[in-house]
Amino acid sequence: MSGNADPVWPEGVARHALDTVDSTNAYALSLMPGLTGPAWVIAGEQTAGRGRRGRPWSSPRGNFYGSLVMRPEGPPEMAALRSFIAALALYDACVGLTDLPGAFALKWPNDVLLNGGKLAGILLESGGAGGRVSHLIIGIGVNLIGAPPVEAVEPGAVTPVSLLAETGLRITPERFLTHLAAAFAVWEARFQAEGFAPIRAAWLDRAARRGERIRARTGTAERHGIFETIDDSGALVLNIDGRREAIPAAEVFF
Ligand SMILES: O=C(O)CCCC[C@@H]1SC[C@@H]2NC(=O)N[C@@H]21
Repeated sequence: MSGNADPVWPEGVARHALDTVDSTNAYALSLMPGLTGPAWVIAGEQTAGRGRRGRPWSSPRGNFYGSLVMRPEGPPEMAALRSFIAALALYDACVGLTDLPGAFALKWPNDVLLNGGKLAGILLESGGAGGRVSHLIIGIGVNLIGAPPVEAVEPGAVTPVSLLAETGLRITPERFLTHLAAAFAVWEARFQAEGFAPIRAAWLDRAARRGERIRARTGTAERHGIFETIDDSGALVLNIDGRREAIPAAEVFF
């Protein structure tokens, strides 16, 4: 493990630690009326954790369940790019805690892989009207000590793994949050100052299966192609029989 000291908690960011909650995303939303700046919520367990595409997120004690709630400036497309910031922050937190940069990779749109298995997922939820985003909630689940069995995930999906089983390291959710919040603040500041370009480049540097043939499922349709890049909007760009196609939302299979 890294001998470096844990990072300092970012200034101006609130921290709420709960024992049990239905969903940290739901709790984060309830903070909105009194919110004066960004706030992180973590919980020891969730009784109704939610994953992407309406799936449940199994949430036993020992793993990380956290949500960041904020009032982002700018249009919805810009708010959505925070999923890449969150993925980079997750990557940095994992590397900072393990010193194993080669073991982690990012899977489009926003999973973190460890030794090729799914370690963490991100669920973005937002609200607003008239082209304005009133709030953004970035929910993050990390399998610190345990992962669901492979039978619990959809056939063809990446196998879930835990940090403990893959590395032998036992990290507490509180310590993980300190690393994650600090890393998120760094990438968020970069995004504010320089826009999406450096975020995109850093994400691509850490991307899994770039240059390889992958499968993207969009609703009922499936596209097969070479994973070339992501574009300025964060869309997946596949080379399908020599033609480039940008896919804004999909489930990716390797
Ligand atoms: O499906 C995914 O990959 C995303 C999973 C996101 C789970 C996290 S756990 C903390 C936060 N609260 C929730 O109810 N969901 C997110």
